[in-house]
Parts: sequence; C-alpha cells; structure tokens
Amino acid sequence: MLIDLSFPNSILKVKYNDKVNKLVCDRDLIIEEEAVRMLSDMNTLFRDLNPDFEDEPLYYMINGVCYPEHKELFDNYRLKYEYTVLLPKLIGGEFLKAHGHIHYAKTDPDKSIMEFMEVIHGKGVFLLFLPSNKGFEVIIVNVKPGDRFIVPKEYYHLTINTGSEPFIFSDIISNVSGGDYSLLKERKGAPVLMFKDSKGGIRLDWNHNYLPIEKITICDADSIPWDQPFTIDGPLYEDFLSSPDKYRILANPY
Ligand SMILES: O=P(O)(O)OC[C@H]1O[C@H](O)[C@H](O)[C@@H](O)[C@@H]1O
Repeated sequence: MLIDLSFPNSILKVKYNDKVNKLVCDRDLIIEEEAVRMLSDMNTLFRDLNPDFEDEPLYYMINGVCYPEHKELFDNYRLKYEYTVLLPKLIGGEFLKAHGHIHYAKTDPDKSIMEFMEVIHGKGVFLLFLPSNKGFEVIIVNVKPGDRFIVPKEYYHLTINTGSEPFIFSDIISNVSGGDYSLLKERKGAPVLMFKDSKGGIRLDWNHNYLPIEKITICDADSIPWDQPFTIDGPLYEDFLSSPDKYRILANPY
C-alpha cells in the first residue's frame, strides 16, 4: 500500500510504501539516515513475549529528510526533519511500541532538547512520563493525524501503534540531540504497558518496576497538560520553511 505522508497544503510530497518500507518521492529527496528497530533490540521491553521469539522489524526511522533546496536552511538552524513508522503488530499481546528515551544534548550533556512532533497516519498514542515526588507521573496522549505538539525536555517519551495500519509521525529535532534509553532498558519499558484486551480494546497494565505511579493523565493533543513554547496549525515541514526563527528554541540545548 502507498500511504500519502503529505497534507493538502504540503510542499513536501512524499509517500510511504509499506510493502518495502521505503519513502517514495517523484523528485530528488535527501534522506540522511535510515534505521530499523528490530524486536531483538528491545525484546526485554515486551513483558509477555515468548523467550524463543523470532526476530522481526518493529519500526523504521528515516532521518534528515528534505528537498535539496531546503538542506542549507535545516543545516543553518542545526535541525533535521524525520519520519518514524511503527508497524501494526502485537508483541506478546502488547501493542507495538518504540523503545522510548529521554533527550540530552551531545554538545552539553547537562542540558537537553525539545522535539516537535506531527502525527501523519494511523492510530496511536504518545506515552510520556517523568519522576514525581512520590514516584512517577504518566501522560497518555491519544493522537490522530494532524495533531502537532512539542515534547519538552523533562519527559521520557515513546509512541505506541494501537491501530491496524502503520502509525506514522514526523518530527523536527536538533542535530545535536541524543537519546538516553537506560531507564526504560533497566525497568523493562515504560511505567504503563498497553495490551489489546479480549474485546479488541486497550488494557493498561502497570509495570511493577516503577511502582508507585503517583498520577496518570489520559488526554488528547488538544488538552496536553504542559506548556507549549509555540504551536502551529499547518504541516510541520512547511511551517519551518515559512518561519524558521521560532524553531531556534529546538536547536538550543536548555
Ligand atoms: O529512539 P526510539 O525510542 O527507538 O524511538 C524512535 C523514534 O521516536 C522518537 O520519538 C523520535 O521522534 C525519533 O527520532 C525516534 O527515532
């Protein structure tokens, strides 16, 4: 199937071929990095996975995407545009998810980075969490295509595909952003695990490696409970092209 990754007013016209898991574009397109996360990269994060599982791809990361004529602008702002494609699968009954991480700045590890997210296709959630004074606080954002928001530096974050099609999102992030995966590795995932229940719905299980979980908030992108340095209405790639200065805040570790 060819999935259109463009919005009606997009300049960037790109499709995703989910048979070969590759971007398709009818003109020259820069792609700086393509990576795939395999089940064997994160099998310990799926609680009920059969120990003698067969390895398989979980999601694809396509980073540094732009038309050649926009490369200089992205480089001048020290930013990059990326796609992430999570396949529609259950792993040990759990909805397929990204590993999850928290950012740090490679140029200044004591500081961190925010990331601008844009949901493009499919059904899924962003799961964010952070330590609180009595344990951990969890925020589950139910998202739909066209939702756009910033993930602040304080939050560990990951995405989960709860649908039957690839869950695809884009982001703009600093070129010097690094990901710290250690807490999720040590504690075998996020504080909340998301399973498909017997009626085809979603069941949330606590990850006992995090207890106590002080608070859990479930919301949609229009009611996220953290401050946004700025918001946008149109496609992310094009908004950056038309007003790049407001994106400086994403390039500067804070
Ligand atoms: O880095 P992971 O935890 O495996 O997550 C996979 C992807 O989702 C993150 O939120 C970022 O948007 C992507 O740059 C990243 O590659």
